[in-house]
Amino acid sequence: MLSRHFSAELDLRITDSSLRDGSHAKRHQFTAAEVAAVVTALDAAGVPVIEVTHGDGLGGSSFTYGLSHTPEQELIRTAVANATRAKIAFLMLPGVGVIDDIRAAAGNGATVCRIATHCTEADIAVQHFGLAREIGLETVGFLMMAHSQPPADLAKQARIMADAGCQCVYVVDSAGALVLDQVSDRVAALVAELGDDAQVGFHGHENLGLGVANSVLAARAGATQIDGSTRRFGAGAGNTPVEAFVGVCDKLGIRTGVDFFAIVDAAEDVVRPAMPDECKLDRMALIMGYAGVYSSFLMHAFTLGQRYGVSGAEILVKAGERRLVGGQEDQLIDIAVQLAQRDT
Ligand SMILES: CC[C@H](O)CC(=O)C(=O)O
Ligand SMILES: [Mn+2]
Repeated sequence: MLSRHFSAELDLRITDSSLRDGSHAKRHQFTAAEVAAVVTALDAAGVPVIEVTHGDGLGGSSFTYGLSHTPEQELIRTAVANATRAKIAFLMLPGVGVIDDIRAAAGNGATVCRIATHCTEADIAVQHFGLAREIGLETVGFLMMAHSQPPADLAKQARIMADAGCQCVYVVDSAGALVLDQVSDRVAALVAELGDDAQVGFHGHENLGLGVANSVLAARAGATQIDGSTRRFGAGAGNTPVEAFVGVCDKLGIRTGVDFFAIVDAAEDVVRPAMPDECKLDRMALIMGYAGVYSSFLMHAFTLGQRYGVSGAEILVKAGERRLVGGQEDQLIDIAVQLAQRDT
């Protein structure tokens, strides 16, 4: 079992998600050469865990979520081949990917298995944690859209994951909607519930500009694993920028093991060239944070807005009103059609 605290040398462990959450912003078009370059730079900077998968996890390459340029198992193999000390992680959403995808990722050398569910549905991940532990993988659980449930309810879901073999349960602010104390309250509730049974993590998005501040508060509330993406390369306005978070942690005396100057160079010289654009805190991203909308809906809403001649921002507002969760991407089409009909 992982102890609740990380190690004598580190106060917390950073996982870089730019090669998975950033896949949304890149419409899943990563090449093996880009993955090799990014992994090499992050690994050299001391990032301890690097996540590589289609944005929607294993099996995500599809018409619904967006077809990948390169098969994700090939990207995982490439990442493993280029990491000298970083662990390679993968994400999977039960139902999007299947159990055999986990076996394949493990066979390709990934060692951290992250299973994501909507934050009221932890029970659908039970067999996945069981298998992952059985085949020797480290396990992480993602409770997505964590802003939508109160701390006590999230803690009960975290207990389901931990009892199934999950070694670290994340509060996942998929919409970038959580504000300061709302992060601390949720992380503290999970820490109190899980005790020494599992660690607690936090995954932030920048849609209200709070990724770094929220992550510091998560750490202060007892989270020992924190996600970020170098250069904020993630869905919506992106994730907590790893380089800024590392700098802030240095100043606060929180030990991450990542070299600030090396990660700043990696952000500018290696990650930015792999990005189609900066991840911006613009109208659509802000609406997602404000209205509590899943960050990975951004590109879908943008494309549908153009296709149906309606406002992508309005699609997102309606998605917030419907309280849509991940996996309900097809309802964005329904919203776009309704808006187009209203406007004719
Ligand atoms: C589609 C999975 C999703 O992007 C996971 C995640 O990073 C989040 O919920 O923020
Ligand atoms: Mn995310």
